[in-house]
Formats: sequence, C-alpha cells, structure tokens
Amino acid sequence: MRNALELNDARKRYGPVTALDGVDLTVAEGETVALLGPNGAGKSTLLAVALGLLPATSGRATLLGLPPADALRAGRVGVLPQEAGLLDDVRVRELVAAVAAMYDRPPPLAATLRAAGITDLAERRVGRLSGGQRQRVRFALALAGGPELLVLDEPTAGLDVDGRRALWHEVNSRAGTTVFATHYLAEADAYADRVVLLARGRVVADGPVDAIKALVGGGEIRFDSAAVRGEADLARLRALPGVRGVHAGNGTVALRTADSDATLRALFAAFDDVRGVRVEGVDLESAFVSLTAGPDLVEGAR
Ligand SMILES: Nc1ncnc2c1ncn2[C@@H]1O[C@H](COP(=O)(O)OP(=O)(O)OP(=O)(O)O)[C@@H](O)[C@H]1O
Repeated sequence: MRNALELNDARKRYGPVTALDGVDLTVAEGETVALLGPNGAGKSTLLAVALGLLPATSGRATLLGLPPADALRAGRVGVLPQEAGLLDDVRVRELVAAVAAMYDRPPPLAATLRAAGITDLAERRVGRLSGGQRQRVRFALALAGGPELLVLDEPTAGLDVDGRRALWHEVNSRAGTTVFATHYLAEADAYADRVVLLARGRVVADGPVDAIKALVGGGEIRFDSAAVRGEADLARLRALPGVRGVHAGNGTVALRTADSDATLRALFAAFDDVRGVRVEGVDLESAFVSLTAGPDLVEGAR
C-alpha cells in the first residue's frame, strides 16, 4: 500500500528552540491517525513541515508519494490549519465555491456545505459568523477539493457538541486518510486507528490506542488514608513492589503500578489505615501523562 504521508528524520529549529528533534513518521493510505501531545510538543510544526508549508531544518517529507507542494497543488490534500484567517466580506457559499474552483475535480458544492454542516450558513457573510461557525467554514475549505488526504490541526477547537459530532461523522465516513492533531484524548480514543504521541519534538509512542495504554501497563490504585502524611510515608509507598508513581493529597492517595496485585498485598502489610481502595486500569489520559511527563519515562517508552 502507498503511504499518504512520510517524514524521515525531520528536524526543525526556531533559533534556540528545537521544535522537531528527528521525527520519523509513516501514515498508510486509509489510516486515521491522531497526533497527541502537550502544548509546545511540536504537533503544529510537524504538520506544517509534512505539508511543506514550513521548511524543515533537515529531513524529508512526502505526501502521497510526491513532494508536498506537488500533492497540494494537485488538490489531493485538504488542510485545516490551526490559525487561518478568512475573507470577511464574502458569503460562505462564494468562498467555498472559489476554493473548490481551484481544483480539477471538486465534489458538488452542496455536498461540501452539507459535509461541513454549513448549508444553513451558505448565504451569510463570513465576517458575521461566530467562532465555531468559522471553524466549520475552515473545515469546508479543507474538503472543497475532494482531497484524498485530510490534515487537520485541532479541528474541533471552538466547535460545540453538534459541530464536533458532524465533523467526526464526516471524517469517519470518508474513504481517504486523515491525520489530525488534538488535545482531546477522548477524540483520539474514539476516532483514530492509531495515536502518535509527541513530546519535546520527538515521537514517544506510536500505535493503536490500546497498545499505547499497554505501554504504560498496570493500573492505578487509589485509597483514602490519614496515615500518609509526609515525605517519609511517600518514600515507603514508592518502595512498594510495582509502584511507578505516587500522588497524594487531601487524604487520598493514587499509586500508579505495574503490578496491582503485588502492590496491594504489600500496601496492606505496610499501612494500617487504608480505606476505600479502588483499582483501575490505565486510561489514555494516564498513559498520556506518563509518556509525556519527563525524560526518564520518555526514554523508557521508546
Ligand atoms: N514561529 C516560531 N518561532 C519560534 N518558536 C516557535 C515558532 N513556532 C513554534 N515555536 C516553538 O516550537 C515548539 C513547538 O511548537 P508547536 O506549535 O509545533 O507545538 P504544538 O504541539 O502544536 O503546541 P500546541 O498544542 O500548544 O498548539 C514550541 O516550543 C513553540 O514555542
């Protein structure tokens, strides 16, 4: 199968800031891939470099087997950038039609307006739209050329529940490839086949959501206790078998552990006052925090 997007050892520096630190990424045709990472991880930079909109310091990018500029010029890639100004004085229908007219084989205008949920806004002037409505128009512009590859940078920012549902319905019913950056773990979990986790300009995990959760492994034990009071108690908790992390506050303690059974047995032996014990599997949020937390964990996850 051909690749929709490829990055080889992509590096990007802004002066002293290393935004991309040697990223290799391959997205096969037909995949829906979520790019996740904390603020400043390099998600927007990665997408802009992959699209050829930002020159890389070094490395190589291809889209659909072509140099990015060629793929974009041919209308085979639809882009929703994180920040994109829109012409204010035109009507929505005129704007989407003008963008569609730049491509060889655009879908019917009515279909694009419907797919972006803006049929009712078609005669409105762009400058009078709300933030969420403008985001829907940006999505329509990404769809306007009938692209094989959609690249969306935080596509649901500013969208209400209906807008988010409509956008994901459209993304998931398309036959093509979609790569999207998001802060919403639930969106990655629900709509992506695969999650690429970025931290400090590097890919720290890459795989199906379940595999990412399994990377962190184990689970979390929560309990209430008045006996955990100071640093010495925290140190005793950290020393329990399987424990990888400890968080305590307001009489509640959370232990991240690689082996819930062993940790629990030792916990009851070591502490008298342990009440209300809850054991949970790792969710994507915990995996995200663990994998993007610090250099030690990041190295361990690769
Ligand atoms: N034009 C620029 N000049 C200088 N530094 C920049 C520029 N653009 C981005 N950076 C820096 O590069 C790093 C990566 O930024 P980027 O916008 O790619 O991250 P991000 O993961 O998309 O963040 P967010 O989730 O906040 O949108 C950050 O440290 C940012 O401050």
